[in-house]
Amino acid sequence: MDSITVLMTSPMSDYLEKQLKDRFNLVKLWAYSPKTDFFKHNSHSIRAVVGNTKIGADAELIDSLPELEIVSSYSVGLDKIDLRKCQEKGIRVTNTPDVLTDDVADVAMGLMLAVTRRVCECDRFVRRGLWPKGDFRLTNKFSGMQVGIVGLGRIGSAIAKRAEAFGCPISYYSRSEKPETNYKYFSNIIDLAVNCQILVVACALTEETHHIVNREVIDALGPEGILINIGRGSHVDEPELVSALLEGRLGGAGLDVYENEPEVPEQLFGLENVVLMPHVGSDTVETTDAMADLVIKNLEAHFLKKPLLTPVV
Ligand SMILES: O=CC(=O)O
Repeated sequence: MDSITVLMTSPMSDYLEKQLKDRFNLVKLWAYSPKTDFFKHNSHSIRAVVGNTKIGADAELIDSLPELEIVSSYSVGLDKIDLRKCQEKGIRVTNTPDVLTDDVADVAMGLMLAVTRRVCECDRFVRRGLWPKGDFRLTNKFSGMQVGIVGLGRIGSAIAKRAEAFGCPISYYSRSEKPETNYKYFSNIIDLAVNCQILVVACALTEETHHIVNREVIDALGPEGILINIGRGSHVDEPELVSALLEGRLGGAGLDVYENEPEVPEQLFGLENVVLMPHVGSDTVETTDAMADLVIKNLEAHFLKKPLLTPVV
């Protein structure tokens, strides 16, 4: 397949890059500056795009690649791909579901424990040599806390299963009730926020879920409530989140994602009730290799005219 040109939109994993290079004619978008040079030399040869959570395939990129057949995303989230345009143009789209579910759910649990038990603050306390001057203050018990999940898909369900093992009553909000679970369903996110202590955002980012956590939801969660976001930054109205935390209208937050990554609102840096991670939910050696393998298998299947493993479009 080395006559097939594949475009990688940004650096992802060395392993993926090597696997792509071994099989295809690999072109790296970030190697070209200015980008016009790239389009001048390559636009008519590219048949596949490998994008990720930073740069996917927007309308402009898709329109500039007349021979594009497939977008194989190195992510489960599809918010950086213009799916409608792909559909219109008959361009196939794949993503990397399932292989990253455990890691992302593990990070959600880590954030819940870190915020309630103040793990990062405790670590800073010890490193600063403060312990000999007095014990750390009391924290809050996580086991048994009411956990509300926004989006009970693969990742939301994996979080629910883990939190259940901590004795946490689980409730959820999603577009429709899931008859296969006994978790309490709320058809309205405000009601979910009123009825839980920790609200976890685990749904896909779409036009409908953009800023699904707004001021009303944050106020419903309240000054004792905790927000965990392992979805996308734009699920949350970030300035509202920041002001709620600064004003004490929200009890705490554990965030792996932000509205303008890699920018993180600096006002959060001084808050001890906030735990910040740099969008690393699926970033383990094991999982990133599995994601890369899935990207490759989807591309190979497409060019061998076999069924795609994880088709979206
Ligand atoms: O955020 C990670 C992903 O969408 O895979």
